[in-house]
Amino acid sequence: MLTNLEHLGLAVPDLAAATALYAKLLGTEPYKTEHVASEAVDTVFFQVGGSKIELLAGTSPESAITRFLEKKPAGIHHVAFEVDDIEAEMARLRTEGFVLLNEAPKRGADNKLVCFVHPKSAGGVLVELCQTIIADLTNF
Ligand SMILES: C[C@@H](C(=O)O)C(=O)SCCNC(=O)CCNC(=O)[C@H](O)C(C)(C)COP(=O)(O)OP(=O)(O)OC[C@H]1O[C@@H](n2cnc3c(N)ncnc32)[C@H](O)[C@@H]1OP(=O)(O)O
Ligand SMILES: [Co+2]
Repeated sequence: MLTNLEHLGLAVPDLAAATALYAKLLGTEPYKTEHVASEAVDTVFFQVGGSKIELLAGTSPESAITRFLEKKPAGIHHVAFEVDDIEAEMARLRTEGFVLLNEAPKRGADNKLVCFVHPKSAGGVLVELCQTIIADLTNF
């Protein structure tokens, strides 16, 4: 089940400038910055009520963000939904004919397992599913 609009991912060419702009716009400082090597992105997160803004800058020419900004202006890159069971949602979306961009959930930013849905199968919008990783406390 989709339970929340988890974040909006915004592609930006200059992370420092965009962070200053969004801090002013939202009237709050970011709560987290994180480099996600597997996606070749640097991220900055702002909390907005029950949802978040994720600023993304590419860190390599192959990064999805760098490629996106070669073709399109800075702005909304993806819409991310929180899910309670990512494997179940992936199976449901496959059955509905959506094209998933990863076979299995992978580690995203901010303590999430994520999966992307191809924009060509989702009305031109890149969709991300996110499930919060529950810490394994069995060793404590
Ligand atoms: C860390 C994290 C997190 O929250 O945890 C993140 O969000 S990481 C966020 C960054 N990571 C990702 O986005 C991973 C998933 N994305 C991808 O695998 C890729 O970016 C694809 C979406 C498959 C596009 O890659 P590809 O190499 O095919 O790019 P391409 O430039 O040839 O684009 C193919 C077609 O898709 C369109 N296209 C590309 N990116 C798009 C986007 N974000 N929204 C809507 N359409 C998009 C292009 O305009 C093009 O359309 P035309 O054919 O009409 O010209
Ligand atoms: Co994201």
